[in-house]
Amino acid sequence: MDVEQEKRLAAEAAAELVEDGMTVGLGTGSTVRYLLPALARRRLRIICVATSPRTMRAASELGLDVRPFDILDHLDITIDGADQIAPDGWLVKGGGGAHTREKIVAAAASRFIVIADSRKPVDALHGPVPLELLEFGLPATLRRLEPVAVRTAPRSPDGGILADYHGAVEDPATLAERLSATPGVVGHGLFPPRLVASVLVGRGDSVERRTVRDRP
Ligand SMILES: O=C(CO)[C@H](O)[C@H](O)COP(=O)(O)O
Repeated sequence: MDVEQEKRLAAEAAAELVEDGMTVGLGTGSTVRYLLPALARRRLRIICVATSPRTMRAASELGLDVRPFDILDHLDITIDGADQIAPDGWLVKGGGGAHTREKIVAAAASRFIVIADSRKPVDALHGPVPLELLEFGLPATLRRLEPVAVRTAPRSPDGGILADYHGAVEDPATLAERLSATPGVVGHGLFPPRLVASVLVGRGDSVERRTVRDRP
């Protein structure tokens, strides 16, 4: 298995879904790194928003038109990677710590396309689930979230503290609800299937495509 080739194939297939005139959300991570040159090569007239300073820099260097996400209120398409993809379309994201912005950008898009190599589909989601936490009251928040570990990583671009929930993920919907309802949790890496339009997985020399949700 050539994982890098699988990432590249999935990313290039996703780049083909972008059309002239679209507003495009750009994810974060090593799979998205293959998306950016593939998009730039198409020389489309598109406006992009980035989910991290890393992606913003890389996309701008390739000549993509990246704007701050404080003017647009809707995107045509967002393309991003994932850490785990369940058969029913639930995702775990945030290995790179960008999950809070990634969820905002995914939710703002008519179509959210997930790109991944063949290691990412799983039979059932498992921990760790990435978290972004507010500094205020951190010990109390952590106590409510046990078992949890704070990352030794820089803060998110929005000042949040990155951590990982290490408990079981038997029912993603129930856990997502619990995490969202915990005071001090700014964001978590469980993404529900209703956000996901389709999943493109590079497997060997080809790309498997799965529709999760039809266009709204
Ligand atoms: O959620 C993410 C970053 O916060 C990434 O999309 C996820 O970690 C997958 O990354 P990669 O494409 O490097 O495997």
